[in-house]
Amino acid sequence: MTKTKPMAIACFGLPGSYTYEAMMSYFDGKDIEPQYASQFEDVVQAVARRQVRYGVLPIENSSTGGITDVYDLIHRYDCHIAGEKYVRIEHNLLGVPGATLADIHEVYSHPQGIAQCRDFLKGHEDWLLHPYFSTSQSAEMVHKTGDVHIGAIANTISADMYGLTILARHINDNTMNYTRFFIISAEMEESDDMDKITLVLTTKHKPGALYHVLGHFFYNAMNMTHLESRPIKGRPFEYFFHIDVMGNIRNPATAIVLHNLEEHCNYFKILGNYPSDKGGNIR
Ligand SMILES: O=C(O)C(=O)Cc1ccccc1
Repeated sequence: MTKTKPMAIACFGLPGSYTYEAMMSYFDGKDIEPQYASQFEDVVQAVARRQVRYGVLPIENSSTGGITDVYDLIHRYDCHIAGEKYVRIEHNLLGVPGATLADIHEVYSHPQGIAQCRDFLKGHEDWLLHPYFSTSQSAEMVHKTGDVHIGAIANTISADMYGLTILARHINDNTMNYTRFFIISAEMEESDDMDKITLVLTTKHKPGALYHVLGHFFYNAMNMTHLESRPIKGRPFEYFFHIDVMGNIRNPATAIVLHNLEEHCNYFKILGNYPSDKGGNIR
C-alpha cells in the first residue's frame, strides 16, 4: 500500500501559538506537516510559492479589530481564502519556574497580546514591554533566558510546551476575547457547501459610491458580516474595501448580484468562498 504524504501547512508562530491552536482545530484528524514562520509575510509567501498547500494566519480580533497587514499581504501575494476558524483567546503572564509576579520587570509578547492586556499592564507601569514575533516565540525566548525578571504573555499550551509557570491567569481586558483566523491557499476553492464570500474592491470616484455597493447586498438580502478599509499605497485617501458576505458563488442569484456589483467598481476580486466557522468555539 502506498502511504500518502502529509499535507504541508505554513503556520504563524511556533508550536503553541494561538495560530497553532486554530490550525490544530481546523485540520483536526487530518495528516498535516506544519512549517512554522515568525512573520506573517513568510506564511503568505510559502503559500504563494506553492511550498505548502495552506497557510494559517490571524485576521481579526473581537476586541482590537482587523489585523490589517494580513489583509494587505493576502491581496498583494494573490492568495485566496479557503477557510476560517474562531479561537477563544485567554492570555496569561508566564515566567520561568521559581519567578514571582514581583520579580517581573520586562514582558514579551506579540503586539496583539500586549494590546489585549492593556488594563492588566496599566497596573505595572514600570514594566518594559517588548513587542515580539509571536506569543509562543516569546514564551520560548523567556524559557531560553532562564531569567526570573522576564515574562511572556501567552496561552497555557505555551506554558506547558516551554516549561513556564503561570504568574497571572486570564489577564485579557475583555473576557470574551476571540480571534478569527484565515486558512489561505494559492488557488481559489469552490464547492456547494461554502457559505461565506470575501471580496476586495475599490469604488468609482462618485458621491455615494460605497452606499451603492452596500445597497447591492441590502436589496438582495445578502448578509454582510464584515467591512474593512485599507489605504491604497501611492493613492492618498483611496481605499481597498474588504467585504464579507454570506453566500455561495455557484448560486445563480448570488452570482448575478456579484456581477452587477463588479460593474459599479473600479476594481473587484473574489478572494474566497469558504465554509463559515459556525462558531462552535464561541461561548
Ligand atoms: O502570537 C500568536 O500566538 C498568534 O497566533 C497571534 C495572536 C496573538 C494574540 C492574539 C491572537 C493571535
